Amino acid sequence: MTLLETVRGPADVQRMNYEQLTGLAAEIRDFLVEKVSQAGGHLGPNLGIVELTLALHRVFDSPREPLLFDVGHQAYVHKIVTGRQTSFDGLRQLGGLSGYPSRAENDHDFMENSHASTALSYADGMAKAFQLIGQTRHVVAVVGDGALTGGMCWEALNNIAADPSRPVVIVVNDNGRSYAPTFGGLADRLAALRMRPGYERALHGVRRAFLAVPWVGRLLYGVLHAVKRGFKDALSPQPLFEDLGLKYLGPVDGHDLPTLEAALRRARAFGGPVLVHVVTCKGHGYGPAENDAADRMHQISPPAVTVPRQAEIPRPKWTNVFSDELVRIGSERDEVVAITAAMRGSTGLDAFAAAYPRRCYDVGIAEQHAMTSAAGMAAAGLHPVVAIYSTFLNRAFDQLLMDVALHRAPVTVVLDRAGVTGPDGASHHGMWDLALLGMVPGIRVAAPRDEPTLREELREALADSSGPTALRFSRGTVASPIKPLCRVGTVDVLRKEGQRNEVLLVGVGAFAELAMATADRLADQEIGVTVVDPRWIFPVPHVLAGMAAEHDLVCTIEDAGRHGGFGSAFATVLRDRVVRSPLLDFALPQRFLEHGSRSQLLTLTRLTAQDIASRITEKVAEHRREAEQAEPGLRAPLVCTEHTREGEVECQPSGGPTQEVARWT
Ligand SMILES: Cc1ncc(C[n+]2csc(CCOP(=O)(O)OP(=O)(O)O)c2C)c(N)n1
Ligand SMILES: CC(=O)[C@@H](O)[C@H](O)COP(=O)(O)O
Ligand SMILES: [Mg+2]
Repeated sequence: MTLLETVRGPADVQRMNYEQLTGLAAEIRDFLVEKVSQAGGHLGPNLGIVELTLALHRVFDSPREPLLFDVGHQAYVHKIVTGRQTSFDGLRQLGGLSGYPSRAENDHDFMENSHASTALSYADGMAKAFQLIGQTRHVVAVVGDGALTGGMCWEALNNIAADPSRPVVIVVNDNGRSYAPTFGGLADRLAALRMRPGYERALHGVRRAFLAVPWVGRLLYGVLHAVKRGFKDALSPQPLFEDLGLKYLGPVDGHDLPTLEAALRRARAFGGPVLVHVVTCKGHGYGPAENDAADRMHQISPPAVTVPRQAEIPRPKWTNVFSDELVRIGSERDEVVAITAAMRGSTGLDAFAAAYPRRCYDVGIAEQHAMTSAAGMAAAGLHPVVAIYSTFLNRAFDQLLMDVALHRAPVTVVLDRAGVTGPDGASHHGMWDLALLGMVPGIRVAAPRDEPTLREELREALADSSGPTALRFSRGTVASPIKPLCRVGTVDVLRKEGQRNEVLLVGVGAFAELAMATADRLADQEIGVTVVDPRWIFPVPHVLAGMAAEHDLVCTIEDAGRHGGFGSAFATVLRDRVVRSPLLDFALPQRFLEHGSRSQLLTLTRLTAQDIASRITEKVAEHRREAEQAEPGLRAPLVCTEHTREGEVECQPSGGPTQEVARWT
């Protein structure tokens, strides 16, 4: 039986000696490489935190003393130690082990949110609660050097340092990297401290030597301890944290178990807020990860499942199309600059940075700062592109609203990973951006459906200097290109057939492809269907209301949360204009969606051509029955309201929908 197989919980790790622990660490690394290479996931971060996680579970009494992992992508070893190693074959798969802590999985897990820089605030809150209810319990927060560049961390540190009686143990897991090397002055300071990992080892060795001397040893050590300050300052000046009122321990070699454990025991014994600066190597112990210059195998994909298909033209990723077009635009316009929040590679800015190194800014994991800094750049004459994942827009909403939009700053926000992302689960699906963007006065939002429209709409956004613009697109490969029949205003008509205008299908972004597949099924049932792609979805194009007035039923399909999505915005427009065609809005249910593959989750949420078509068919049949019984009446008058940046402006009726139809058929 291997050492790993004997691990059912922290107690098994606590019983081991250092020789066994060294063997266990090696087995865990082999296990991680095997399982994560198969399932996909965060290999580098977890290879780097093996010894630290073992030491944490030996020194602290989890779950009574909670261990919190910032972001949580580095909690695989924690999951192994807490009895879940047999579940790793289902890692990040639907119904399988989450790639982040999960309270449903285990009592040792607390924080499920994978948005960075939250663990210290969580720890502060728990520590205050324990203090209030009179429980002396340590709270341990493991925060990476990247997460430490997030503003919330410093808000939390300010609070944690405020009360010397609360035993919060902050473990900075400093591997010098986010994806790429961590950016900023703080990172540079940590790097300077990191250069001295010998301090704790030297201290640990000196202490052991003195305490080994009978009688006088302890006395002598006490004397040395009194002069340690000078000794320590000489080796590793750490005013960075001690000036905040935090006890600083370190830097400690995060792969040297005995030293690491000794430092953590000192931290535990301290009894107040203490920061342990642990130096680790992302990808430690696995050559391909250690030598991966890009991101130390921060995250790897599962092996591609090759399904034999007729020769399909390989299509690029949305991110790569964005990257390519931005570089082209950058060559034409010097004032276009780009900002990333520590994700330059995965948001497609590497090529732009290579081409224009002085025009690409990494701000660390600091989306709020990115947005307001962009507003500053715009105020000084630049046109910044803020490239972030859709789900992380949540972080920067107030900055977008009040620092960008209030000033009508020409900032373009490019939201990658919009809609269902998949294996990263609830806090990574990009399902809130439309509800947020729909609230921002004066912003124009585009949702490209394919490569040509992404290139076109990115150019249109960057050409607009009258206010903020945003683009959103999915994770993964671009949808198949769909050539429009015609363009009415900014709206592309993709399909129009059938004698009667029974159904208007509005496909948002990549879901234009899904709308076309749905139309195929409706046409098979001789239902007259028109498919359109709004392209610019906010403000809702006014021509869509004219089209809606001409159809018996209006349907919107979007890869976004239903609440506040495009469908609900369009329903408001139809109400304003007294267009009585009923509207069905197909969108993601407003709940936290689990992890799984994108296609599995779209099936689970019934966002498939089959599900949508069958729901529409029911509604059309219902409408036909009602129409047969109803008196032939006039269609409701169309009241035109132009939705512009200034808000809603009444405009002259365009002679009613008939002319509109004539114009756009
Ligand atoms: C608010 C937010 N922005 C971006 C991300 C994407 N992200 C996930 S992990 C990571 C890097 C984390 O670096 P660090 O905290 O140093 O942890 P390490 O991977 O080095 O262990 C980033 C940027 C995120 N999870 N949350
Ligand atoms: C934790 C982390 O790194 C996430 O930001 C996520 O894993 C990104 O995944 P993708 O870049 O594959 O969408
Ligand atoms: Mg790091």
